[in-house]
Amino acid sequence: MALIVGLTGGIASGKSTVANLIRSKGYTIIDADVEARLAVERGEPAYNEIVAFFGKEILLDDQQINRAKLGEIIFNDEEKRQKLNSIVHPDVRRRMLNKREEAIHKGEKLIIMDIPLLFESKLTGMVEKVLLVYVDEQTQLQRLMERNQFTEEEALARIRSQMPLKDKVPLSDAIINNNGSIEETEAQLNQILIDWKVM
Ligand SMILES: CC(C)(COP(=O)(O)OP(=O)(O)OC[C@H]1O[C@@H](n2cnc3c(N)ncnc32)[C@H](O)[C@@H]1O)[C@@H](O)C(=O)NCCC(=O)NCCS
Ligand SMILES: Nc1ncnc2c1ncn2[C@@H]1O[C@H](COP(=O)(O)OP(=O)(O)OP(=O)(O)O)[C@@H](O)[C@H]1O
Repeated sequence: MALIVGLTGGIASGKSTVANLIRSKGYTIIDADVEARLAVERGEPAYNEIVAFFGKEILLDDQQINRAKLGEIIFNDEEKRQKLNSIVHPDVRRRMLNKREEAIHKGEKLIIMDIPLLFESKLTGMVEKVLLVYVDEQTQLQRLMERNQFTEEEALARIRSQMPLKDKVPLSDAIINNNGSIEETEAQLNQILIDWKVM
């Protein structure tokens, strides 16, 4: 029997960092950001809906979606963000469920579903346990600004479009505090996997 874990957190809290640690131990990761990217490729139904709603201005010369431009729009306009969510999320949900089925059929022992908006999009029914990657607000802001070369304002717009990380703490089964070093994060991860009897 597979244990299906939802890995979540906030933007730049360290989900990918933890996912990479888990991957290096040989476990399967299903990544909602990857599926969301595939869902909006040229020729996909969501692509056409996005262009119809947001206009050709959000396309690059090669007709792919200009993600930086679309991000700039939706993280500064709640209504437009909800609209984009309503176009993309049903497809992402379907893709995630398909990937989960594939992994279950392969007989995997541990299946990690990396879903940034697990709570916001009410997807907790897809998983058995929730593992939260937590950082304090200041660390989140600093790491996001550094990683994406965002101004403070750009970073805050993205952070504020999500449920505050501290509100996700009481809803989670296990929490990794990622304010410290990667080594400290890996030690916490190992202990959780031991507690859950998958390592
Ligand atoms: C707006 C888009 C084009 C920006 O693309 P970009 O390459 O800059 O960012 P990327 O997709 O890697 O997302 C980075 C992070 O932003 C956060 N984020 C993305 N979309 C949203 C959203 N709709 N609401 C809140 N936070 C979001 C997540 O924490 C995510 O991990 C893209 O994020 C998108 O299509 N979003 C809608 C789909 C979605 O909700 N994806 C998130 C997981 S399903
Ligand atoms: N413990 C740590 N110490 C120092 N830097 C870290 C640590 N954990 C993560 N980082 C850095 O912080 C940034 C955010 O981490 P990461 O990309 O793993 O977050 P994420 O939650 O997957 O983000 P997103 O959902 O926005 O893609 C990255 O630049 C990463 O290298």
